[in-house]
Amino acid sequence: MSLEAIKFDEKRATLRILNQLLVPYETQYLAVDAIAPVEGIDLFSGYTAIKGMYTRGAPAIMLVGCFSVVVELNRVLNENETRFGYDVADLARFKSRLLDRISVLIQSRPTAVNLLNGCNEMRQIIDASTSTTSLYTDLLQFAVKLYKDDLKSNHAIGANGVEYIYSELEKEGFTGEFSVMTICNTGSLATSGYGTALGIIRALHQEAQHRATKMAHVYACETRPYNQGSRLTAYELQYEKIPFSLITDNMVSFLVDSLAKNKANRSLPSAAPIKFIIVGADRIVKNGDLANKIGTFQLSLIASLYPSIKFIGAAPTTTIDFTRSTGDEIVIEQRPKKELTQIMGGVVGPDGAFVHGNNGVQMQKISMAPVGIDVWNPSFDVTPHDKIDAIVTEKKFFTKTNGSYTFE
Ligand SMILES: CSC[C@H]1O[C@H](OP(=O)(O)O)[C@H](O)[C@@H]1O
Repeated sequence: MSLEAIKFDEKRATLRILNQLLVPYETQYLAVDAIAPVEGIDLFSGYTAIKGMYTRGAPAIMLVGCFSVVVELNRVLNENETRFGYDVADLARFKSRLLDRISVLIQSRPTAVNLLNGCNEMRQIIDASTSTTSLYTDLLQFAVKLYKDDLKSNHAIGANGVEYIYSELEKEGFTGEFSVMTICNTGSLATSGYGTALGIIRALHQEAQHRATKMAHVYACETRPYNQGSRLTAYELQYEKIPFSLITDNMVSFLVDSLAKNKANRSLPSAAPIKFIIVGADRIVKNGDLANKIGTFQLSLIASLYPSIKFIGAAPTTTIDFTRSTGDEIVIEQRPKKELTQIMGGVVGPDGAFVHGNNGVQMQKISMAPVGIDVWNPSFDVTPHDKIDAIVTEKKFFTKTNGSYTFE
């Protein structure tokens, strides 16, 4: 069974999300009660879950956002919640309040486009609805389908990624064992399950059972400043028993070079050279420029220096933004300074094991920098399409024709 970040109960229309701020120290699920905060009411909303990084990963953000719409509507329409400011007696006013709430939700994480794409489809359903009952039922069905489709997409991305990778290996005449590298977390926790870039890695691991040419090792970048690589990807890879090593983001060139030159004196975890760098995406625009977690762009630059390494972006088509032409048009989210200067983790005892308190592993926040300093903290960067060898979606793997990507 793979890890579940999102638990939606279709019958009761309730949503619980894994608190990813506590992973891997603790497994805590939080109930989401509404779309966005409402003044004077103590509730945990989809907006807060997304903005506060309790839920992260572009597809997971979309799903939690869309489910939170259904949860709020269920509370208003079926449980007589009156404090959310809806006029249930007037359809036009009801719709207008709902659209306002969705507009707030969309602001929670600006770079990832999946939530916007999902909300735009919800807006169309709302526009077309002729009663609050049909509006609710249609949005519920839509959100459930979105979740199921995302899971199917991830498995298809895995299969299409494997197809691309083996076609490249065959073209090159490469045989034997190889390694791959990834950044951030793009697995079960960032999606409905299975994952995008990490889905391809999962599929490669399965493929390794019956192939002589196979993935032998994964290098996971820790992904500063928020460490989704060391906290989440390392957790998923360990859980799935996929051989891997964690590296810091600034070890990449030395590692790639050491493996390419087979430097036996560098205590390398595996002799298998890196053949593929596989990353997720938060937004891919029409020309193939790809926004992903900060640090992705430099991986593509390093890959471009080694003809034997292919750089792959993996994402469902819900991550494609057909309204923007180039990466220059992507808004890059700036995150709070404290995400770079402070870190929270589990307390470790003298024996190297986590110290447990009454509520699981004891957690502590520490500062790693002087207090009050200036910080630049863009959460994402943009990798230009010319540095990307393939973009894998659930439909197929796309490669460039005359230097350009065409998705439609
Ligand atoms: C399949 S997840 C896509 C994407 O989400 C991550 O961002 P964040 O952890 O800030 O939500 C990361 O950039 C992943 O590649």
